Amino acid sequence: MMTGITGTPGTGKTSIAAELEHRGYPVVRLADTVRPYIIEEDCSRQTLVVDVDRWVEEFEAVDGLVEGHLAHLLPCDRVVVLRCRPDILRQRLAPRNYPEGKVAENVEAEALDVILIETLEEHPEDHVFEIDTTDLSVGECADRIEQVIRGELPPSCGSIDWTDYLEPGR
Ligand SMILES: Nc1ncnc2c1ncn2[C@@H]1O[C@H](COP(=O)(O)OP(=O)(O)O)[C@@H](O)[C@H]1O
Repeated sequence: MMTGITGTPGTGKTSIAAELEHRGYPVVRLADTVRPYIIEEDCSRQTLVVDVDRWVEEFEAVDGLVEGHLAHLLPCDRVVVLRCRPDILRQRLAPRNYPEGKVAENVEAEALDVILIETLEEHPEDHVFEIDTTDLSVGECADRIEQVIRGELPPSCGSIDWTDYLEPGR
């Protein structure tokens, strides 16, 4: 079973996947597989432009977890979409020293459900598990994903509405 863990940057993919790896689950990180597919580096946005189609095409399926903001584009058996309330996401991104434009872009993407919408374009609703990390610890989020893996948590998506957190002026 391949389980994708996706979400806007700052929602907690890396931290939660590290916790799950610590608990014994095999984890593949987007960051470790994407290098050969980088087309260019957009320095102004501190962003790597990746040949996503080729990355998806050549990705070897794993029996375990795939973590990264493109994981939902893979043919996963189920996808966990991590969410974080936009004002808290902004706080989580602050230590990264991203340019303000990049922070605002991510906060807006989270408020507009961009990753969830992309996920639902690729996967049926009953394969999708949205987890709001805002008020949970990393360990509690890992617990939820373990429940997903064990089939103890029903699929869920679409109950989050963060349009009130859209930042003015954008
Ligand atoms: N419930 C939570 N789940 C995941 N990360 C959390 C949580 N609460 C706070 N954080 C913090 O938010 C940040 C998330 O960063 P990271 O794991 O790198 O996210 P991503 O890989 O999605 O960019 C970390 O500093 C982490 O400690």
